[in-house]
Amino acid sequence: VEDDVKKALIEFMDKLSHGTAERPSNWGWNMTSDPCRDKWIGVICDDGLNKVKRIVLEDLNLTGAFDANSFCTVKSITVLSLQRNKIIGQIPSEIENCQSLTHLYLTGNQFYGKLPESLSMLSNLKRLYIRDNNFYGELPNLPRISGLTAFLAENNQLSGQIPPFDFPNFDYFNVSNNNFSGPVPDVQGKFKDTSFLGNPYLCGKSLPNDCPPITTKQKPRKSSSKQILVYSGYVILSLVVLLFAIFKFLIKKKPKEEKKDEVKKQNVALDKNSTMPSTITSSEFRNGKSEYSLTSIESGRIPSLIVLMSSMTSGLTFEELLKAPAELLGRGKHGSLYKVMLDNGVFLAVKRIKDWGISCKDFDRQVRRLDQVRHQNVLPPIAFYCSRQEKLLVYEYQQNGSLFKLLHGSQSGQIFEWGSRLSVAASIAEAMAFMHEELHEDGIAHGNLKSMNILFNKTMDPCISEYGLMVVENQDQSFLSPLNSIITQEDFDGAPPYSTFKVDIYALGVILLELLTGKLVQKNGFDLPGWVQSVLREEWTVEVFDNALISEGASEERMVNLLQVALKCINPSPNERPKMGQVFQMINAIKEEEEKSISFAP
Ligand SMILES: Nc1ncnc2c1ncn2[C@@H]1O[C@H](COP(=O)(O)OP(=O)(O)OP(=O)(O)O)[C@@H](O)[C@H]1O
Repeated sequence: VEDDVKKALIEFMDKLSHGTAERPSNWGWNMTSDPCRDKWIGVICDDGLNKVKRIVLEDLNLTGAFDANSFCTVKSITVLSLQRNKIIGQIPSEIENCQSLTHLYLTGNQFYGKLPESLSMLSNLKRLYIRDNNFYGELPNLPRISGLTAFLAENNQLSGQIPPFDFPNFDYFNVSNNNFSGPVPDVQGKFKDTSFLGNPYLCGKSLPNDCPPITTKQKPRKSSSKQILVYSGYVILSLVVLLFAIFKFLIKKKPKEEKKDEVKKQNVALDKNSTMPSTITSSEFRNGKSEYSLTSIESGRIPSLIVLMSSMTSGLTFEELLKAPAELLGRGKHGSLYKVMLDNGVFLAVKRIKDWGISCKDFDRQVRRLDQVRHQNVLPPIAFYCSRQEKLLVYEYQQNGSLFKLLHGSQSGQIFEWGSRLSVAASIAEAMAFMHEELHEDGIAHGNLKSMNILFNKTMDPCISEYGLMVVENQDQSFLSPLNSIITQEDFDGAPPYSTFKVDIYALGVILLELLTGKLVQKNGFDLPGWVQSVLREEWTVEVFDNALISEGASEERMVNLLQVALKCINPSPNERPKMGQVFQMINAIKEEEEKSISFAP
């Protein structure tokens, strides 16, 4: 076997076994022996012992990364199996150069990230097994590979729609236990629903979720618990509407005199343009148009549902929103959040805001202002609704979870390395600095910044959600939970909403602490900023850092630098805290240092 092939293979093995206990000498894989004649472990050659044909390195406890750059220079290899090791990292995009590969088996490792688009350029690939890893995001255009006959991808976090593979050609296909959404493709009778189970947002005949549109009056069926959950959201929303209808009906029934007084009183208290949705009755149609549809914009009144970004929700009405299947995602201090699926397969996150004493006029003004100030790392509202009893904010549903989930979720073993943490911190700080700058005059801060409100979009970039939901104005300071134990009275000195900008800085400091320590902000009496400060007082700085960061070999100096930024942000005295722009500059400088150190690394 030629020297350059040996060299490439050894480089590939060096990266693969990086961090693994010392390689036994009987493995071979060195320049003084021959891969075929000396039978390197895992190497299978042609009969003439001149060409390496297959690499099968299974169950060897390999803990390094897959160096496709070196590996793919060996053009004779058709099979690569690295199953059941502990290989980490992404599939590099250089995999595209492995044009001879027919079988790629990566099952049972710790690969993560998106499958590179270049994987779909492997035109000779027949079998691709990526089960039991941490891959996420949408699939590349794999159906482009015409000879593909097997795809096993169970137990990852892959999302988006399942593309239309050439199922009749397939022997094996399984994508169960992922986050795929939308309809199950037509498998032409080839595969059972077991190939698709465990994808909560996937819909299809034999799955727990039926696909929309839902036909009118269906016979009552036995509901699965999943369906009960989905429809409970719908029932709750409908109940609110029904209650209001009854309320309205009762008001109409009051004697005229009393009604006049009532109207007078209400005119003082109410926003005169605001209306309340109800089941549509004839009195609620003016000039043949529903007051609750977008067409009412023409009438000059504030319509029920105002769509800001029509590309996603073209023609969406309030009734459609109510009718759509909804799943309750959470009930927070500010209200409830529902995941809603529209007929066109688009998923929305609808926030029903609780107890916000802002008038519809101000709410309208605030949301429209937020819509004008766009930053790529801030999730814009795409529609909103306001009545006296109800305020809704509609966002695009982000399927890749939150920073909170990534740091503390059940997907243990999911790698979130130092470089990525630093980049997330810099992106959030940059976006917050931009928003603070643009919205300072309007007095609109975030008001509820926390790792649960940092969502990952399709490209896994962090996006800040719920910017501007400053329910602080109702003076309910408990909204700061889980920060309330450490926010001082001084935070509320000076007129809100300006103090909220300082609260945002504090909140960003807490997020930095979460990134550095990997610990929850509060749990069973534990409070993160207090704990960090007590450890620092004992001068055990390194003790605060997440073990995963230490074992990864993250730079202690840069972790300490970021910790210092965090401490400045959580200064008990709000006026001593840096401005968001300064916080961004400091974090960015650390990030640049990190990048420089990587590019100069040997
Ligand atoms: N647009 C979205 N897409 C996907 N998930 C979301 C979206 N917005 C929020 N979530 C997630 O839904 C869950 C519930 O969110 P919710 O806003 O109700 O919680 P919360 O922030 O604790 O509430 P509150 O802001 O009222 O205190 C959280 O895990 C959050 O990460």
